[in-house]
Amino acid sequence: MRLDVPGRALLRVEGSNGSGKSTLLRLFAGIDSPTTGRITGRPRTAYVPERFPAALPFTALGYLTHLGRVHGLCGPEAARRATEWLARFGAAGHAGTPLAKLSKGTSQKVAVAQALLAEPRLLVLDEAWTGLDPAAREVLDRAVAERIADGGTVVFVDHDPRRLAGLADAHYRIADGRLLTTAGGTAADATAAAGPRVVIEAVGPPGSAPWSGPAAEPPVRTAAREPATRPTGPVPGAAELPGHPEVTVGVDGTARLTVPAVHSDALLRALLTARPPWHIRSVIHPGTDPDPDEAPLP
Ligand SMILES: Nc1ncnc2c1ncn2[C@@H]1O[C@H](COP(=O)(O)OP(=O)(O)OP(=O)(O)O)[C@@H](O)[C@H]1O
Repeated sequence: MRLDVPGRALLRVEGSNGSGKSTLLRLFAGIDSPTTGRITGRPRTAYVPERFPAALPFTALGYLTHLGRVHGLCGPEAARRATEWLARFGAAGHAGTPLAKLSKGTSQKVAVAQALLAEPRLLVLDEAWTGLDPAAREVLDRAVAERIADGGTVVFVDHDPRRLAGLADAHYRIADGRLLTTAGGTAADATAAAGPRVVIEAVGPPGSAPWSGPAAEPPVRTAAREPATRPTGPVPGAAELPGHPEVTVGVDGTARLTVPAVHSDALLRALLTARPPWHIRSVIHPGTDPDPDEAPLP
């Protein structure tokens, strides 16, 4: 099995107690190494473990500043960000408190802050919301959105199905030692769905469509006052094309086929080798924003 982690994405990992979620996240975070298989191309990563080692001999601010330095920040910048994150989480008053004396929730705020102050490309959150008060949970929700808007990837586990509900680009479930998508597909399918998408604009001979054979309906004609292009929803049979493209057909008959980028070559081949072949007008790779700091985790 191969699992790619795309940039600018939110990935959710689910599973029952003891199924192996934390184990998978520890592999993502580089805390553990796989006994078989391999992980390559690790981006700058920060991790909030399920259990925070609260007995370390630091104050909250001292610990965060230390971790900032470990993440490569200079001392003053590490201290600045540490102070800022304590304030964002409403814990500025505990800056000088030893870790061992913090309440469970404040200790969790420190655990989350140490990961966020590094502004990682890959943020791994293992039940990071647990123990936080509602205001701090909202701060963490916003921080997750900021990481993704900045081009990063966030992988998280949480037993509350309402956590970031509807926002994940891909859902994985671990069951019986296997990693599945919650929709029942493979991890590779979900990876493709979460990654960048390509739009292919193509025109076929009148009355033909490669996904439904030569007897296909001609494109729908619309009145002049209607929009130039209107979505038709999935075209019957289009799901049989490589990458299961979403299809819209314009009034001029141009089809716009949107697929995960990993399937675009196969889809182009299918269009070009259809009988008769389709004319490709354009291939659009929207929003590709390569980051030299970032690489996929196969
Ligand atoms: N693929 C694996 N190979 C070897 N050991 C595993 C694997 N997956 C899980 N384990 C072992 O199973 C135990 C439970 O795993 P883990 O803590 O990852 O579960 P979890 O899904 O995070 O559970 P919980 O929801 O209770 O936090 C651990 O001792 C772990 O070492």
